[in-house]
Amino acid sequence: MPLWDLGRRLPMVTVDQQRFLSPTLVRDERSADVIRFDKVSKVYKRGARPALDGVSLDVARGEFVFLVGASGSGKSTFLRLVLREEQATSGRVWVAGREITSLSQWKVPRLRRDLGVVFQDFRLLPNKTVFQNVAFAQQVTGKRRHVIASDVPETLELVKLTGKEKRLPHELSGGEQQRVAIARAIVNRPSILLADEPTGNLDPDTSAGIVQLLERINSTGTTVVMATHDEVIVNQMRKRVVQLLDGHVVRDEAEGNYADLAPVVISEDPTKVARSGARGTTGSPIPGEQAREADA
Ligand SMILES: Nc1ncnc2c1ncn2[C@@H]1O[C@H](COP(=O)(O)OP(=O)(O)OP(=O)(O)O)[C@@H](O)[C@H]1O
Repeated sequence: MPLWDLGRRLPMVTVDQQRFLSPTLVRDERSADVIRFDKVSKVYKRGARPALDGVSLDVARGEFVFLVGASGSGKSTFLRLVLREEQATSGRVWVAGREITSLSQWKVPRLRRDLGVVFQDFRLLPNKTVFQNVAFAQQVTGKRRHVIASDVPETLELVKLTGKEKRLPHELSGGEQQRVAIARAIVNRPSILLADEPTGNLDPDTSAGIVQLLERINSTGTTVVMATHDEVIVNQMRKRVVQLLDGHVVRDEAEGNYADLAPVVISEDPTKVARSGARGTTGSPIPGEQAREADA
């Protein structure tokens, strides 16, 4: 089956059919949210301000979510907790149908097979060709040679790099290098793609192309969570926007802007923060004096 015809939204299955599906597929079918944070806090150093402070957030299968907020607001920490590069200090985290808060270390590689990651600085292997960089992601998960021979060209075609398979990273433009990184992130067909400032090193036109590619990947059913400072892109895309401020979720809008102009409504209940047009899926407490826009 072609890679991008696969579709990740499984049809509803009967109990009888479930017996013939792998436990992974059955588990995923039952879970609408692919990422769930329940009152999650992360303190890196004892006594330091929490990088995340009581964050509750659900991301549904197939969503495209922008994480925005000033530098140091906790965006990368959120992504690192999803990847289990860091562990929550308190609260619970579910990813791709599993609770990962207390997941044994030896199960983390299996979790990461459901996750693709893209970074601002591309992180390609400098001495490997485009093909080898993408193939490497399959080799480490034990994919057979014939699978790699078919999946890598198909993925390179999707990211529009056909014909550049033999180039080394330094022979590519920044945008092309990021396309290789994206190909590497998706070649194993993860259900979730995390992108931490993927356009941070790129010019506006190239950035727009990268985000269009992420949108295309999202349209095949892959959930995309992208941390960004790119105001133009967020305002153009009109996707869900979650804004962090000092480790708190202060805004969660279905078709949001980069900078929210709506006034903050602080309810009598200190556990609730709302803005006009907010999705209302979060109830992270923030102190009243912190109810300001970091990036306004
Ligand atoms: N490994 C670490 N050890 C100690 N403190 C850390 C560590 N990583 C992040 N922090 C702190 O946690 C807070 C949140 O950082 P984080 O990197 O998540 O923010 P961010 O929103 O991604 O910022 P940026 O937009 O600059 O990437 C900051 O105060 C930061 O200094």
